[in-house]
Amino acid sequence: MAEPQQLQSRLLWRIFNRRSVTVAAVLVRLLSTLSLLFLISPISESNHITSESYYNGLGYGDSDCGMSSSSSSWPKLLIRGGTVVNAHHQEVADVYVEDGIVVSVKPNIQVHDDVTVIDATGKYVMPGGIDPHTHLAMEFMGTVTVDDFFSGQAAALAGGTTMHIDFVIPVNGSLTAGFEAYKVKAKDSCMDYGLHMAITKWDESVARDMEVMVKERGINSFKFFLAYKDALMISDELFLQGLKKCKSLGALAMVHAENGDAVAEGQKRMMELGITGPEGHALSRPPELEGEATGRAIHLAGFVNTPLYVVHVMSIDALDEIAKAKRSGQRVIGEPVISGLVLDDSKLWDPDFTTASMYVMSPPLRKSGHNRALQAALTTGVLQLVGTDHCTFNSTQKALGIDDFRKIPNGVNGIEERMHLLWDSMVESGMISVTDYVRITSTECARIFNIYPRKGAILAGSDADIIVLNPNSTFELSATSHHSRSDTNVYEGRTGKGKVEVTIAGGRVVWRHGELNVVPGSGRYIEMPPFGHLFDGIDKADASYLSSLHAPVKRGKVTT
Ligand SMILES: NC(=O)NCCC(=O)O
Ligand SMILES: [Zn+2]
Repeated sequence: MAEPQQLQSRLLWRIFNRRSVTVAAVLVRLLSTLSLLFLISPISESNHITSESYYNGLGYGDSDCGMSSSSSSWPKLLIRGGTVVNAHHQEVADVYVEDGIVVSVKPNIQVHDDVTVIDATGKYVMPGGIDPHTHLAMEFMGTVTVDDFFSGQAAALAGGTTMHIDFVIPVNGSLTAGFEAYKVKAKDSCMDYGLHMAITKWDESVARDMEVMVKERGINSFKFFLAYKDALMISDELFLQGLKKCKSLGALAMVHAENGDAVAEGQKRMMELGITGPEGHALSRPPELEGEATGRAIHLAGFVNTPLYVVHVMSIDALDEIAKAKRSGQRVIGEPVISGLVLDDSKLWDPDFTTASMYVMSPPLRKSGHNRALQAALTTGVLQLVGTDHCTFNSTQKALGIDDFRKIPNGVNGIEERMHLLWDSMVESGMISVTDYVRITSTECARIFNIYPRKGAILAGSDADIIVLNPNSTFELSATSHHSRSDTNVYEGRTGKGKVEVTIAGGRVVWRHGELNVVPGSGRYIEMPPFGHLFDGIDKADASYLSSLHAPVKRGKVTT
């Protein structure tokens, strides 16, 4: 039978999922306060939901950069008899976890009765997924995404993802104000998260703040938008300044690569043709515009000699630019997202606006064929990891663009579905191995953002972020059963093989038997240090560039 506090958290989940976060949060905080005051909150070995963790999450305990950081009693866990998979190796073994950390990975670990045992015989035990690209509680296109740091993360945990990296959007161009705002947004986190930061304007204060973010706030990546004209877009001139600054700080430059000027022209053209519906979105920003901007961004990063991370690669056009750069030895990472891998643009032509508008995202979903090419690029290593760009709006928000596709808030769901869809479409189909799956869903992200092997591995000393996947079980995706607050799901009705049966996040069992057991405030902010492995050797390449110049040429005085 469930402990009283486990019941409290299930109740919590249900309340939160009914889209009344504020009221519920106040209620639960009140409950926690009362139970502390009257000391009626027994803390048993197996009971991980404590008022203490609750309070730490609210900023009363240890904290990194003022972000939430909880520490309380963890259960001791043994995951027995599964196939433990890391990116480099797989073996049948037990995994023993204490205090939220993996203590030991080896066969036949013997434990005492106080340890919770999870039988994983015949199943895969893998590092929890890390989603490198999400937008929770984001203000965008005149509205706010429906999933916040609590509901989005709860959905992620139910789907086997145990960490995500979200994008701080500056407030009026101010990075500090943006960071502070995200501190508040993230206070109810129920799983670990990191932050990238968008750069939406350029001046001396932005350059100074980038330094503060990297040196004091745990941010090691900055995103530049070459699209969203008159909103987030920056010019090539500013992009170059940003690339230089990133390089000097050891921070990874990220780019949203679409030609924003040409997109604006394409949108005008569609409106003039009377194409005002969701299909106009895809028609106004064809793959060529993504290819052009991807190539341009790569060339500018090459000119500065700094690594580049291209977010949401959606087309063969962009893929070809990345492949070409890689062939020439340039350090470019391409991130496809799950929607681009398994969907195509056909639904944008659906006669029902609600259905069609669900699929509006940028860069847009492409014609069938692009998705297969992106999957193949993951198989061959041209693309290295998979994100979601989870950015959810419900159907009433999408209806803001009922008469004009330019006003449909851009974004689709995926944080809960990524792990299942990738397993089914790529492992189950034989395109990649199980170790590759771990690499592209978790390890590669941890390595790129410099948090490996704390994250992205099941090794002694790693955080106990672990999933148990049953390859013989099946899943079905639907808005009626998902944990996102969105009233729609772009994967509605999809079924497949391979089911995440258990999710352990930070050493706590948060998803088992189809039930979520999550606590607002238990998620930690994970600082990501600069100068990750992508920066190794950059100084040497700079030195050889300088010596290749054979300049300045020393010339004698010109005599007249
Ligand atoms: N991708 C999308 O459509 N929405 C989120 C914002 C972005 O990443 O461009
Ligand atoms: Zn995005």
